[in-house]
Amino acid sequence: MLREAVLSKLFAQIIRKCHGRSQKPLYQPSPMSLSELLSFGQKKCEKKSFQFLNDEIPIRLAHIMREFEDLPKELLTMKSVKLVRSWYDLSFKEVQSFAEKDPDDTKVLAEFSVAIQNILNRHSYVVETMAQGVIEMEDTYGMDDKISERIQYFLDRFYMNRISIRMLLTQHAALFGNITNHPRRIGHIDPNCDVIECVSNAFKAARQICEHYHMQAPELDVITADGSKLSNFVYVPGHIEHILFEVFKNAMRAVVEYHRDKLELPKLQIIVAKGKQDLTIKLSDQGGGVPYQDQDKLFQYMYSTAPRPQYTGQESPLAGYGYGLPLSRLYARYFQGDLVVSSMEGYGTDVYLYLKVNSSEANECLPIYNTTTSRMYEAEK
Ligand SMILES: CS(=O)(=O)N1CCC(Oc2ccc(-c3c(C(=O)NC[C@H]4CC[C@H](C(=O)O)CC4)noc3-c3cc(Cl)c(O)cc3O)cc2)CC1
Repeated sequence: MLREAVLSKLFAQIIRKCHGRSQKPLYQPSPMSLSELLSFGQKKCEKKSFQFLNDEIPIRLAHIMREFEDLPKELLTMKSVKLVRSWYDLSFKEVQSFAEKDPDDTKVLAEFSVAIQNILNRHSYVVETMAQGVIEMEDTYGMDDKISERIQYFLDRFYMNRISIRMLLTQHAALFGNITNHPRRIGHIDPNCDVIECVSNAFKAARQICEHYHMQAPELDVITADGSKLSNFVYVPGHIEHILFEVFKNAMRAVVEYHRDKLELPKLQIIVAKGKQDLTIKLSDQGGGVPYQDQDKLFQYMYSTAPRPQYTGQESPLAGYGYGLPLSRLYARYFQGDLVVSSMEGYGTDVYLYLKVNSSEANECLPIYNTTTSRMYEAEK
């Protein structure tokens, strides 16, 4: 009952309007820095992790569940969106069932780990199912710029919320579950993340797809800027590889298509530079580039659904029809970094991945639902 009370009180706090003054909600998510997540994991206290997640996960779920309610009604009535909301409702209730349980009881901790794995599994296909819901809405009601903007705003916040919840849950599962981890890593965090290894892993994965479908793929040159000491960099290798895999796919697709009738493809180039604040990975290609006026489209969820591929079986699997670039930018922004595309039509494209060098500055970027948020959905109703 407590969690129900928390949720209704949270909603009341969140949406309370006091004579135009917005009351700071009592239950705000608590962003963690990479440094805090690392030291929390190094202490390896399952009880403390259970207690933190028991408080934090319902709050992060509640904030995004409340934001769902502001979505265009047309979208909310779609079967796939209703299915995603039912997953969130169920997962919220599952976590709240541990609210009053004893953190000193090892049986409770074991049950909690099972519940976490169930939640992670249940939400495995949220991205694809939401994409299906957007397509269902477009097919039923059509699409206009206003709805498209509101969906873009929501999905950026929805997927950032999902990234943050999965980060906390997979950390707990990796630290306290029976998963054998990479020897050096604390959960999914590497205190000495090898960026060049991440580049190599992502490049090989993208090249394999490219060669399988196009029978060829561009090679890669990797340069480390003078004076860049890449050691002791704390990060989540999986996030870097996810981002680089997407941008390598886009670069390879552009190069192969732009030079389709040539025997030799121009190489891709990676430059890695580490300064006092940023570790930057720049990927450059000679794939012909994107017109300036089209560059924003690359980050639009609707772009990857609007010009929907006529699946003739001819479509290159390098085509990022899975929200690759917008999601990659969210992963980069999650720990205060960014992903920037700079293209020269007629020549090629540079992509900059900015990552925070100082793990205590790499704070989670969390969407918080408040009256400002709700006004974003009311605008131009
Ligand atoms: C939302 S998503 O993540 O799912 N996803 C985003 C990605 C998109 O696929 C791609 C891939 C490559 C390119 C591309 C071209 C190119 O193709 N130019 C020629 C057309 C430029 C547009 C033009 C038009 O927009 O109509 C019609 C010609 N040139 O340079 C790049 C390029 C892009 C990125 Cl982002 C990069 O990192 C590196 C690159 O070299 C465009 C689109 C699927 C959807």
